[in-house]
Amino acid sequence: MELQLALDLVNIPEAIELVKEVQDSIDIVEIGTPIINSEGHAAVRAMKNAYPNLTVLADIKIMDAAGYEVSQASKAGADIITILGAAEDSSIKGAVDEAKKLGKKILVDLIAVKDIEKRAKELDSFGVDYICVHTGYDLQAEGKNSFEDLETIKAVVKNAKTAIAGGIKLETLPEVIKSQPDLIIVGGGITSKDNKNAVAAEMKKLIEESESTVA
Ligand SMILES: O=C(CO)[C@H](O)[C@H](O)COP(=O)(O)O
Repeated sequence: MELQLALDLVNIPEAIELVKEVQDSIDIVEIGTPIINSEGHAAVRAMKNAYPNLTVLADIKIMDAAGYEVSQASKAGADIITILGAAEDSSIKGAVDEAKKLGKKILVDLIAVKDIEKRAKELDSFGVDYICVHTGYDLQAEGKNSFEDLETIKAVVKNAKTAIAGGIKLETLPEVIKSQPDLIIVGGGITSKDNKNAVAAEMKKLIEESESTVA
């Protein structure tokens, strides 16, 4: 199980500073959609330049022109690039083909997909690397989460890695860990805390402990 830190509500210098604090506790750093929307791929480039050994995910939530979008994010230094599960099958396949050519990975975000089980099966057959259940900020505000959806995709996804995002906190992490996703994505659960490194380190510890129990 890997831990991904999502950076959403910061600018480029703040993002780089924040990662300095928590880099030993995380496996992947995500340049979130809000940063990319306001600062563009410069944010991805700056993060990769600052931490060349860290896996960088560009959360660009592709919906169209997928091959081209993947090539641009890859050029900026992204190792993993996101596409929406609601995109056309041809877009998903285009993203996968381009990523394979460039040695990158594709994470599909199931945000707003209604039939999670059916779409996850289809996506799995297209050769994507990660399939992620995600409760976005707007549904988090209504008290929703993706814990049940994670169980649903775990039951049908056979090839891709499974991931979960959306409002995960230190207090709710044990429930997520129970379902054993391959990737756990946490934003505000770390970035909103005063001692970010202590929270990230505790999360990493809980993940590692659960793995030694399973093994
Ligand atoms: O993709 C996102 C929003 O669309 C966020 O990066 C993701 O939801 C993780 O952040 P948080 O833990 O704060 O919900």
